[in-house]
Amino acid sequence: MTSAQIAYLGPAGTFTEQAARQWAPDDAADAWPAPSVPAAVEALREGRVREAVVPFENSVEGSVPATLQALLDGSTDDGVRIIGELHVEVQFSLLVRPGTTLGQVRTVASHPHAFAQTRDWLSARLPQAQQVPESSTARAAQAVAEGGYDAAVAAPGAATAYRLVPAAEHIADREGAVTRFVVLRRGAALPAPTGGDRTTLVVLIWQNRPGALLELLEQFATRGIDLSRLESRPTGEGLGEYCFWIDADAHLSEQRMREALTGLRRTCRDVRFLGSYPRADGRAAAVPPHADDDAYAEAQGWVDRLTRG
Ligand SMILES: O=C(O)C(=O)C[C@]1(C(=O)O)C=C[C@@H](O)C=C1
Repeated sequence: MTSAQIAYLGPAGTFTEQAARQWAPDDAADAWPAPSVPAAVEALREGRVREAVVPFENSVEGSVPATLQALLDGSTDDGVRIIGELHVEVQFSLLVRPGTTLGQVRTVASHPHAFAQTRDWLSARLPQAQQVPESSTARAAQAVAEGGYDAAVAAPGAATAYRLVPAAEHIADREGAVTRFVVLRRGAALPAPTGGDRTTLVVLIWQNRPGALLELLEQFATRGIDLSRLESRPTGEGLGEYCFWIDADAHLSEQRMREALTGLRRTCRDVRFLGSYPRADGRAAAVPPHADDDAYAEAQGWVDRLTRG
């Protein structure tokens, strides 16, 4: 693989490819189907691709651990930032080689997130089938085409890519599930604020101190910043050691966000800034009057005048 524009979790036919096409329709022909999320992020770090599109979280199954881990695995500031996000509605089919019937399926392959979203259907319709995790839904479909498994839980579109046919369609346990993908760049300029932005952070607090999490949250609450996601994840350093993944509905260029970050930096063990970028749904942030840039400027001016006497 040399100097593709954009890396995505491959092979062709993944939901991530759909997200990459949505993000950069003109670069689709020059996209690199990475074998894993860490491989896509690594290619970006090494400058072999300009951008990487990776799955971040799903409305049913939650965050994608491989992505969170890959983002944390870099050095403290490797310059990799989220510059955008996309939502893709996910639908699943059970894909088989032509001629295979549902009754003949003994092995089913898929991505663990796809299994989690079709659990009820699989246990009702294929209770005896062995479920085998693969690196992506499309990799599972490819392996079925190669004769490795009898069926794959995959995107309907993967059937064409691998000459498979659906033995069943619309097999998700919940209709309307959505996966959120993020677009990563290295050394990118901060995307301009739009009024409907997100900032993604990973924060390590000083453990074993009462109120430490409350203090972290206060940094946002007192500055009128809404949090749309807060998730604790193990740091790997030992049981009970967690970091917090935070999506805050504000942009780094806003004073309220800058002050919240300043507060986190002063009071927490470590803060990783992963980017400020426009929300996929375009929803504008509700900024309380006491927290907008004018309010900060007015208050700062008052303090300055007091200082001057
Ligand atoms: O395997 C794929 O097709 C992917 O793009 C990965 C992924 C995920 O990581 O959640 C994306 C969307 C679906 O939720 C299932 C799998």
